Amino acid sequence: MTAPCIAILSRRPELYSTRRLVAAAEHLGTVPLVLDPGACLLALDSAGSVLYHGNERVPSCVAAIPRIGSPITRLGGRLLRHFASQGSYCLNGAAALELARDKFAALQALVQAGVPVPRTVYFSNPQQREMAMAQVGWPLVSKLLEGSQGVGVMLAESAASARGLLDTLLHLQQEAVVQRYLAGREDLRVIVLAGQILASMRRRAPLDDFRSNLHRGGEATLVGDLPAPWAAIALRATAALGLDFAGVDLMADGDGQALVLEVNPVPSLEGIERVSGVDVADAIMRRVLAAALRIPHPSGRRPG
Ligand SMILES: Nc1ncnc2c1ncn2[C@@H]1O[C@H](COP(=O)(O)OP(=O)(O)OP(=O)(O)O)[C@@H](O)[C@H]1O
Repeated sequence: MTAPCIAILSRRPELYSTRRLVAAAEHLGTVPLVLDPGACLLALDSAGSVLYHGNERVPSCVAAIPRIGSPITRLGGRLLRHFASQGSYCLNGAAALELARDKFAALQALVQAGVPVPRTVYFSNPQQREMAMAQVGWPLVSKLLEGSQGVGVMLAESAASARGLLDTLLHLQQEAVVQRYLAGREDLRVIVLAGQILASMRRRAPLDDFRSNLHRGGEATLVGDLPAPWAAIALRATAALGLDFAGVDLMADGDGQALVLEVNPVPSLEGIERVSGVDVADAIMRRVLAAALRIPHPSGRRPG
């Protein structure tokens, strides 16, 4: 019997998370195929679709794991739809990935599911700038809808700086949201896999920034005991977006209650594995294999 292939959609095989997933896949006796989405060609007709990577036809894969950045979310979605049409299990399907990547649409889905989030305002008309600012108060955080790793997340401490910031964004026709600022300078990143909490860490912003992302110099420490209400909210948020795997970012409001800032559909494995000691890559691969082998394949056979 040939070993099953697992597609890992990643632009950069040298990245920590990609390397760890490749090693975990090999360890479990599967064949990882790292596919650069930028080198993929999809051909379809009424009979179905075929995927090429460079000049090579991609063989059937039992599963696909997206490790794609925000700027290529749509491309990643097309690839995931191809894999799903082939009967492959996708760790986060196309629709869930696209929803999670649109920050405001994701907040709308969270609110719909009863998940607490900070007060957030979306607007596009410059004449509503003062109204938007008044809705969230001071200081305020402004976010680009499709930023990541803290890029595009800005703090305005006065009305004057908020006006300048928002006028610039609207002038550049960048979609943005403003959000109530949560004091505390630290958040929790909770990793959820298949409806369970796998690991969590506390991230503290450096002294010269309010953002706690590790890429912005945030410092990560182990969370001893994740409070039960925080864990429940992380699980509910992940389910609300239809994700199987996610990094949920939570911050406390003034009363210490958890609010969901964001649900990241492609969280980095690097900080969380180092801080928690949990082998996240191995857990992902085991989950992927278990789920993939349960999907009945259209031909009656597992692809191999
Ligand atoms: N409303 C807020 N109040 C206070 N700090 C905030 C707020 N929103 C975001 N931050 C800080 O900025 C960081 C980045 O914000 P956010 O997670 O929304 O952006 P991102 O660029 O999508 O990050 P990621 O790469 O984690 O997805 C947060 O981890 C948090 O430290």
